[in-house]
Amino acid sequence: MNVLFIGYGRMGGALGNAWLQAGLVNHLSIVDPGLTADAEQGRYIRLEDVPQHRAFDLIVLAVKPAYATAALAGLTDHQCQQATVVSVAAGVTERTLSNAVGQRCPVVRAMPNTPVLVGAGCTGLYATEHFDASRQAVISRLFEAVGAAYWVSEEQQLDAVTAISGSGPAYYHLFSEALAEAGIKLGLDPELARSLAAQTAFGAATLQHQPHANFTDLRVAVTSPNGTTAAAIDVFETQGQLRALVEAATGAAHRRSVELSNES
Ligand SMILES: NC(=O)C1=CN([C@@H]2O[C@H](COP(=O)(O)OP(=O)(O)OC[C@H]3O[C@@H](n4cnc5c(N)ncnc54)[C@H](OP(=O)(O)O)[C@@H]3O)[C@@H](O)[C@H]2O)C=CC1
Ligand SMILES: O=C(O)[C@@H]1CCC=N1
Repeated sequence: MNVLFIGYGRMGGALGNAWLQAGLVNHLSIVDPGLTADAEQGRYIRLEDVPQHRAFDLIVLAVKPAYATAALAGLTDHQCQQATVVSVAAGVTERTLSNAVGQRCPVVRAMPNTPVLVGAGCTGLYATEHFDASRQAVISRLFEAVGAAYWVSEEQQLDAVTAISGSGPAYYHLFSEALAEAGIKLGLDPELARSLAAQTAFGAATLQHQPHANFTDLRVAVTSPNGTTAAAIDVFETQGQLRALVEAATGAAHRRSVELSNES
């Protein structure tokens, strides 16, 4: 597969490197002003520098949402004639993207997350109902190579996917930061506190990932009556505080995703 990346930062780079390593991509071209240009290696500073007659099977848009439409503007007919455009830009709608490519090729929106870096990503995918089934299978295969992939039938659902799994790794990292800091305050060496937080997150996530795992059962299994966990959970759950906080935080992420869609 002949692939062009427009934007090769954290997300673009993670996907491109993983697909290359998995042998899913034969030839990778990259446009990113932050890279050193080397046409031999398929690296370009500007889209205008990419050979105009090269046809791509896949064009991945991975720039910040504010730059998304402008970044697609210079694509030539040859470059997009057989391509599927996959955009990971949060909140930039399928219609905006299709207009930006002049309706010359189908557009898929993807909302991956940073664990794609370690093959444990989670990606929400959306395309219009007219999207070709064989192309859909190719896109599924690409994102399944870096974790789990789920298609949603309504574009608006991507705002919720963004609020839960797109931004979600940051929530877990924030909790680990807080847990490690609490460990230090309880007298642990900082490195040990960090290791305990990370290994506990890994172990809990592995348990949650088992087939048919039930989050409540897993929590109850740790919680002895009148024991230490119950003492902590009582604090987290006082007047539903934790759930209210999570609902408010994910609501804010969701609202921001909708705002970005309205701005795009
Ligand atoms: N990080 C995440 O967890 C996730 C990010 N996303 C989405 O991925 C997109 C990229 O985010 P992320 O990778 O974190 O951001 P980065 O800033 O790491 O990467 C964006 C890259 O695009 C480059 N760039 C800017 N303008 C252009 C252009 N016109 N043509 C080509 N390249 C350009 C930037 O270069 P320079 O820095 O020099 O401007 C940068 O290297 C965003 O739209 C975001 O919503 C989606 C899911 C998760
Ligand atoms: O924070 C953001 O806007 C992007 C989208 C999801 C994760 N990072």
